[in-house]
Amino acid sequence: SPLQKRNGTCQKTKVAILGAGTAGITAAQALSNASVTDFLIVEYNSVIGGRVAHTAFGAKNQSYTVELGANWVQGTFTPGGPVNPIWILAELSNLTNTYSNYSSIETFNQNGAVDFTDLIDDYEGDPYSTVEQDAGYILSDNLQDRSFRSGLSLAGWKPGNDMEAQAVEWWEFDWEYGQSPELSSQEFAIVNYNTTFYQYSDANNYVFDSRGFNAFIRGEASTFLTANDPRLLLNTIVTNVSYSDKGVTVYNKDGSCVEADYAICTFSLGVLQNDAVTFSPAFPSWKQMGIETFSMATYTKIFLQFPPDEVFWNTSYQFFLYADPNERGYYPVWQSLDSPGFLPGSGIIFVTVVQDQSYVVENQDDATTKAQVLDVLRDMFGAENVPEPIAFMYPRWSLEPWAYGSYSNWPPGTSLEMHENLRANIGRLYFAGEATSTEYYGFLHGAWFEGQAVGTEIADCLKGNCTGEVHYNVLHGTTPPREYDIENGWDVTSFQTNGF
Ligand SMILES: Cc1cc2nc3c(=O)[nH]c(=O)nc-3n(C[C@H](O)[C@H](O)[C@H](O)COP(=O)(O)OP(=O)(O)OC[C@H]3O[C@@H](n4cnc5c(N)ncnc54)[C@H](O)[C@@H]3O)c2cc1C
Repeated sequence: SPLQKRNGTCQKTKVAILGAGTAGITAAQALSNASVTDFLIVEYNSVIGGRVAHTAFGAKNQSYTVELGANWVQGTFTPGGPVNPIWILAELSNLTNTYSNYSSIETFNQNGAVDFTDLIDDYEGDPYSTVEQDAGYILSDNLQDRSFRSGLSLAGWKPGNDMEAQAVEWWEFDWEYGQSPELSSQEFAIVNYNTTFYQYSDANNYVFDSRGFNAFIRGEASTFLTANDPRLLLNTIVTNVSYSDKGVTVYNKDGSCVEADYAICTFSLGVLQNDAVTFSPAFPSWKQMGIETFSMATYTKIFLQFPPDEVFWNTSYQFFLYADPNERGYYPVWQSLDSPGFLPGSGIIFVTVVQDQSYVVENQDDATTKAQVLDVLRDMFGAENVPEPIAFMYPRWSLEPWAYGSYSNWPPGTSLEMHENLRANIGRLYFAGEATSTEYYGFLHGAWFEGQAVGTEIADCLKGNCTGEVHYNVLHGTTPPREYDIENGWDVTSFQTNGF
């Protein structure tokens, strides 16, 4: 076979790390810390960072660095409490950032500014705390999980066709999870929120550094990789991974290959779901089920720059929430970068869509999207006030062959055991990344913790202490509370009050 033919020329290493995003670089660091220096990192792109990616944006001589992917350190620290590892790295790299003030928000419908911020208070009051409490019972009493939508309805939050309430719900939920309450687990959405924001703090700090947010990953890498380190293979696209109990061989598009004792696959859930890389042998059914059960959300930021002297929004606000009369989630959340503490004078504002609207936007051309967002802005701020933008741009995450989406989410009714099947190793092939994080899925710190854990585990394996990770051939509908342990990726209790 062609695979065997190339076999003779493979580069040999102890550990092949597939992907140089947060999880891959952190796994390499964990190996280095354990004195394992014989590894190779294989990366599709020409730079490290993965889904922490930036670009220059703006008209000639008015260009700024904007983040296409991750933008916030979410949950920073509470004095005396645990510190988010991403916050530590952001501080080490001196990343420029500002606290996002979610109360700094002005609300709009198709007729312009109209104050419906009271609905935000309504959502955050009784309904949300009931959903939270019920999620706790689902977990501790081993009950069946359900959709976040059912949880909200049971708690009395029923926006129905009140489009302003729908917009508020989108701001509270979809904007974070990248998917609707219908598509999300009540139990694990609450776990995900609590372990981040109640453990560290409720702060979201927005990073807008001219070097790019991924300077923190480059900073981390520089502690164990030299400039042009031969162990980092950039611009190298993995096409096949052949694995067994004895080792792993990685085949690349350029015909090169890597033969390793162990491999750590950090490809996104989207990459795994889209069969962008083939695995030999095909995954056992427990693993394939784990991969297909979880979902990959898409989150698209659409950037506009206006002539700085013609900025028409009130720059004392950070956020503008738009309730479209017909379509929930239609260009709903706008963020001003031309605001104090961010990039005053930049003329930049951006709007976010997720999921179905992301698919539409990412499949249509820039001109169509630009016309749509300008229509919305003109409804919000008055047609006469909104000039033509001088720059316009957005990434297309659902179409990126090295990501196929933005970050993972848990659908209703799945279980910790099912997630463990997504997470667990098969023979000498291990998995790490945002999606394998049980509690911090979707977050940078989730990717960091998973990289750290698997790197450490493989270093132990190389020293002869190999236990492997559990998986479940037979799944039970729910997961008994006693299994919420480190073996199943459960590091901290989700019942916390630290950050508040
Ligand atoms: C739009 C957006 C907004 C986000 N906002 C936030 C936020 O504000 N805060 C937050 O904490 N998190 C946020 N996230 C999530 C965060 O970016 C991810 O959790 C994290 O970056 C994932 O890291 P990872 O190492 O698991 O995966 P990745 O960063 O995807 O790393 C995997 C690497 O594998 C490489 N790869 C893929 N396929 C191949 C192949 N065939 N061959 C070789 N290499 C390959 C990729 O190029 C990539 O570098 C956001 C993500 C997106 C996309």
